[in-house]
Amino acid sequence: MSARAVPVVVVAGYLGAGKSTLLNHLLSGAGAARIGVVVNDFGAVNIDAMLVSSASGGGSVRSVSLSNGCVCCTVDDEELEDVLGSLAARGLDLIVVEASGLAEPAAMVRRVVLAQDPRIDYGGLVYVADAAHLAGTMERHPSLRHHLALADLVVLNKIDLAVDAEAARALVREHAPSAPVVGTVDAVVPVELLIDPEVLARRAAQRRDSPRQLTLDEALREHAHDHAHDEPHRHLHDDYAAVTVETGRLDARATAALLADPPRGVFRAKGFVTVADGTRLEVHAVGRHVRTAPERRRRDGAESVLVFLGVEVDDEAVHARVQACLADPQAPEDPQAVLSLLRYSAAAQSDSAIVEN
Ligand SMILES: Nc1nc2c(ncn2[C@@H]2O[C@H](COP(=O)(O)OP(=O)(O)OP(=O)(O)O)[C@@H](O)[C@H]2O)c(=O)[nH]1
Repeated sequence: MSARAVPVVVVAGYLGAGKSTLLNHLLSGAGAARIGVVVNDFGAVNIDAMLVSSASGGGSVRSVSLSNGCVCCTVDDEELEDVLGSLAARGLDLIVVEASGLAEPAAMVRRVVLAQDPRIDYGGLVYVADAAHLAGTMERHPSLRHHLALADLVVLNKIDLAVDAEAARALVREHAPSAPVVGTVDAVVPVELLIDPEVLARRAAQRRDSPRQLTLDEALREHAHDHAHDEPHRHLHDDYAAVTVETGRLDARATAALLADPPRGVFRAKGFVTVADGTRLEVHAVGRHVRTAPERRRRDGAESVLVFLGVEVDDEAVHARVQACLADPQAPEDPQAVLSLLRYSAAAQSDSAIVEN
């Protein structure tokens, strides 16, 4: 796993669905976490970049705007990788690439997945859909069904405007049957889905330990937060779930299959796994994209620990799926089994990228 690598999340969605609104929410809702954004827009005036900058207050955010056209067709792989790498080098916790409303998400995702820079890692395709207009937009643009099918997480936004939000959700499910779907107003998704809760807590502690004058933006945010206590808190997410399973040695093939086809509602999975032959690995999955690496530091405690993060995740179903992966101590040793997880390592992935090129 490239645990130290910065996750790069691609945000896509049709024009006006709420991509910039999502970015603004992440920037304002992630506390002291450090987020880098890459935005692009057609045309000379980079409106998206301006929107994002005004929301961030500039504090912990690095933003790069690529205004020379659509990032999926005019910026070459190396240029994008350079931008992402240089952002990652600044100690960020998350990089968000906002594809313009007309961009082809498959091309963007491919570039991030195949990027060789060890400082970055694919963090998933978040597809923002407008619940009020999805059916009509899909009728006019049938190719959108392919975009939805690629999504690792669907943000079904503008629920407040939808006449029939359930029909919109059913339409999403039809085209993205395995992706978790979170219904939102103003794209308020749980930030913990995209940034590890430990990272959020660590950044908050760092901020507390270094008292300094608040920027105006931060002061306003704290003020708004104080006032929000009597009201339903818009940052509380009943849907968000983190399920931790501690268990014994796992069967490598079954674990690989579990990670590549995670339980319903799961957006990310991560943890440490000891497989039947004793190999200890770190594992990480976003949607159906799996990464593994040798365990960097020997741990105490359970032989395998997996954490699943998502929306509307069924705790019992997750436990059952993991328990079904337990290695059978009586089974004859299969030296090939571990390869089913090792093929997701960075080295194996770069080999396959070379073959593909
Ligand atoms: N009522 C309502 N309006 C929303 C919601 N989310 C976003 N909007 C508004 O919808 C408009 C479009 O939102 P953006 O975030 O700019 O959409 P976008 O996907 O970035 O748009 P493009 O950059 O044109 O592709 C803005 O005026 C937002 O304020 C929502 O949940 N409900």
